[in-house]
Amino acid sequence: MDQAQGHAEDAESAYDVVVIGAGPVGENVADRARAAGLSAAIVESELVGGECSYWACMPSKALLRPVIARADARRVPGLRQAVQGPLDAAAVLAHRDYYTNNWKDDGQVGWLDSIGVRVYRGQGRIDGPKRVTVGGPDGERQVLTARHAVAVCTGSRAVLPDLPGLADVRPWTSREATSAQSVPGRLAVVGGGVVAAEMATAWQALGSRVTVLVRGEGLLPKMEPFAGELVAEALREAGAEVRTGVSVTSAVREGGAVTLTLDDGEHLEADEVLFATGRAPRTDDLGLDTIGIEPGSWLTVDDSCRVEGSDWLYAVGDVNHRALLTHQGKYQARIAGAAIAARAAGTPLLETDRWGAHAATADHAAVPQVVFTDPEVASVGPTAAEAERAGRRVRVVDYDLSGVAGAGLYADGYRGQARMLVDPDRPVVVGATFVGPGAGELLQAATIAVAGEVPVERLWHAVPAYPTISEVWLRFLETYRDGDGG
Ligand SMILES: Cc1cc2nc3c(=O)[nH]c(=O)nc-3n(C[C@H](O)[C@H](O)[C@H](O)COP(=O)(O)OP(=O)(O)OC[C@H]3O[C@@H](n4cnc5c(N)ncnc54)[C@H](O)[C@@H]3O)c2cc1C
Ligand SMILES: NC(=O)c1ccc[n+]([C@@H]2O[C@H](COP(=O)([O-])OP(=O)(O)OC[C@H]3O[C@@H](n4cnc5c(N)ncnc54)[C@H](O)[C@@H]3O)[C@@H](O)[C@H]2O)c1
Repeated sequence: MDQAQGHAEDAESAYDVVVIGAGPVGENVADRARAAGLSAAIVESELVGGECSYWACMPSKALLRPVIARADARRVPGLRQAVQGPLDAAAVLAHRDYYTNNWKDDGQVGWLDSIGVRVYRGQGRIDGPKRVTVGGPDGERQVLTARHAVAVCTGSRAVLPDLPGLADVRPWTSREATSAQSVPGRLAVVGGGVVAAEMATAWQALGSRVTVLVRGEGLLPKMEPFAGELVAEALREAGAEVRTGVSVTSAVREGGAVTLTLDDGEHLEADEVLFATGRAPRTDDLGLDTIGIEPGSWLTVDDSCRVEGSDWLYAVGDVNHRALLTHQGKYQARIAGAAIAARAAGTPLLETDRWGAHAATADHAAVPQVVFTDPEVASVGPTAAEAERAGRRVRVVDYDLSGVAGAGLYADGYRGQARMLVDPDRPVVVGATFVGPGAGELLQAATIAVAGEVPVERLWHAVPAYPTISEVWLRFLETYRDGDGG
């Protein structure tokens, strides 16, 4: 539609859409805007590709893939003996480096170039309505104006607890845990969420002696309780220590080692300590004060990802705190891109109803997540406890995943558990959780059932192939029917 005016060194350039933050989400907003015929610029202060490509999804999954593959192979009779040795840690780290492109972003910059999205390097800051300044590395400043929309896609960063002297300890956050170049002898992991569970799994298998310090009752507290229980059990069997109900009260580094003091009075020594204690929005140095929004806050948006109270500002991905997951942020990006384009074209009415083209409805109803631990955890929709807290009536259908023929063939002594939640009033599936080897690949069927609001009666006709682990769907339906009295 519009041409970019001028070059990078110009004082001011105008675009239809200006995106701040070139993580997976920002890239997708720019791509969708461009696909709709709008001009788009994107501002990035670090690496194009964002946290996901360099310090989160890609490196963590590259570290975990050999761990899970070895664990799976060790459960297959006839193959077990061939995979008894330790992992080749140097090769695993090199494989991880390959997946991060050695922390270089030329490939992703090339893709943005190829689709006509202009990349600006530097810190993007909002400077009043529809204006963004870019502070370059040498102190130069450029001004970008947006004709239609500014999309904030600046993601999140790890938060550290407020412990005295913690900076001197040089703690790991998710960044170091995914990019370390050597295996620490002893690794303490503080936290019980997804990052803690995945990174404890990876580093224990790579040769560290891992101790996980969980403040609450167990691992993965946002998922069904059996998920955290099975993952903790497997971590312990792998040699890690998992301690619950314990908090760190202080940390010091002396002579190379870190000593943590715990609230039960005990001390724990480690070579490195990872704090996997949650995320904060990257909105503190974003110029939000120039438009009356509190710096450092998560940005609250409507279902088209437009910031409440604004007609030009969008916030997409982690920064809006709806679902801190790459695939869900990219989904939001597709919705936001379509909404920006429709509004730019003057479309009188957007499709913002439930499941409409301009409403990120799945954020409320069908967020899928796979935790790449051993066993894997895969979930979509609310947990039973969340449904109860929300006052929703659900029927809980549990099934021991080891009871299906495909599970036994997949792994000797298969251990796993599955749960389906049904809204009995409609009746449709509203959520599911699978824990067990290979569980991640079971999830998309559940996501389709939830997002599609497929009636349980119709699911009887979606016949799972024999002998796959997906036969758990048949067992779910039988258990549900039997619970109804047949
Ligand atoms: C260890 C770990 C593993 C994870 N694994 C998974 C996984 O397996 N699957 C999954 O779905 N999710 C995973 N996640 C979550 C996932 O990483 C995030 O949900 C995803 O990165 C969010 O994408 P985003 O584009 O919103 O933000 P980010 O990826 O954080 O990108 C934001 C970008 O904005 C840039 N930026 C910030 N402020 C400015 C500014 N003012 N000016 C210019 N640029 C700026 C940043 O440099 C960054 O490049 C993981 C997270 C962690 C920590
Ligand atoms: N495979 C995946 O999909 C994947 C992998 C990693 C991360 N992620 C996403 O990234 C986000 C961040 O993950 P995360 O694990 O860092 O955050 P999280 O919020 O999931 O977990 C943080 C945990 O740390 C605990 N905690 C907070 N402060 C603490 C303290 N001072 N001491 C002890 N414990 C403390 C919290 O109780 C919580 O259980 C999540 O939303 C997650 O979904 C996804």
